[in-house]
Amino acid sequence: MLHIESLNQFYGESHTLWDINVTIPQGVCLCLMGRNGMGKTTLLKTLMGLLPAKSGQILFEGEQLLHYPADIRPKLGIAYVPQGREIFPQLTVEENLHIGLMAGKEKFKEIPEKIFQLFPVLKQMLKRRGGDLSGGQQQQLAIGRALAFNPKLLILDEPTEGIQPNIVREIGDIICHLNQDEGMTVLLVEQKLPFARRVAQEFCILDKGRAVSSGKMTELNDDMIQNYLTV
Ligand SMILES: Nc1ncnc2c1ncn2[C@@H]1O[C@H](COP(=O)(O)OP(=O)(O)OP(=O)(O)O)[C@@H](O)[C@H]1O
Repeated sequence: MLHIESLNQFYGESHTLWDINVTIPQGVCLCLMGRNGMGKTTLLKTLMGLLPAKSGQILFEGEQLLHYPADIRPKLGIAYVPQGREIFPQLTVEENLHIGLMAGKEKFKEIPEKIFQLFPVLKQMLKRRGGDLSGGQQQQLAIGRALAFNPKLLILDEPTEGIQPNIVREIGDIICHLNQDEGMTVLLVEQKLPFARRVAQEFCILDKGRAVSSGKMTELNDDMIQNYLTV
């Protein structure tokens, strides 16, 4: 479904991503792993068209994404939950969800009931301002907003960062449900190993901007963890 090939990215003179190759088959949840500063967020932002690539290819269902401006991704069915959530704090929960709704291809008028089945708390808080929600609720809102247009590919950047354990568990349940029961393809950046092992079937490790190891999650061994993941 998603095929990243020989991708190179620079911040000015600084070469950040080096010849990255990653493939995510339809229906798979892949976890992008690596220590801080290794290029995970840069890869997601490049994929989303928020940073320019120097060279390479990003193919989504055969279409070359690098030719398109950022706002085409949702219309193709790609949803992105950035690191730090980036909800609109001054807008209500309902308004935040409507913004997600409008990003997609079809102009749904109603927020799908499914969003409230996944996150009942959002229904209770529809009229509250996003900024008044707890961190965990804001993350649920950010995921709900991303799901509002019924994407094919869901991209999440560290969805459990700074969130209390019970909401981390709920978010894990929801990712597993979307991926395993509904067949949604998921690309996840996650540093918490137990969470990554629980939700993802495949992994790719970035180290200093290079994809150094990838495979089935069951093949992630102690040497890889020691060399590339433990701090
Ligand atoms: N806007 C920027 N300008 C210049 N360099 C940047 C910028 N953003 C990130 N970098 C650098 O690019 C490298 C990769 O950063 P990136 O944020 O992609 O890593 P990461 O793996 O997502 O880390 P983290 O887990 O801390 O989010 C780092 O060396 C970082 O300092």
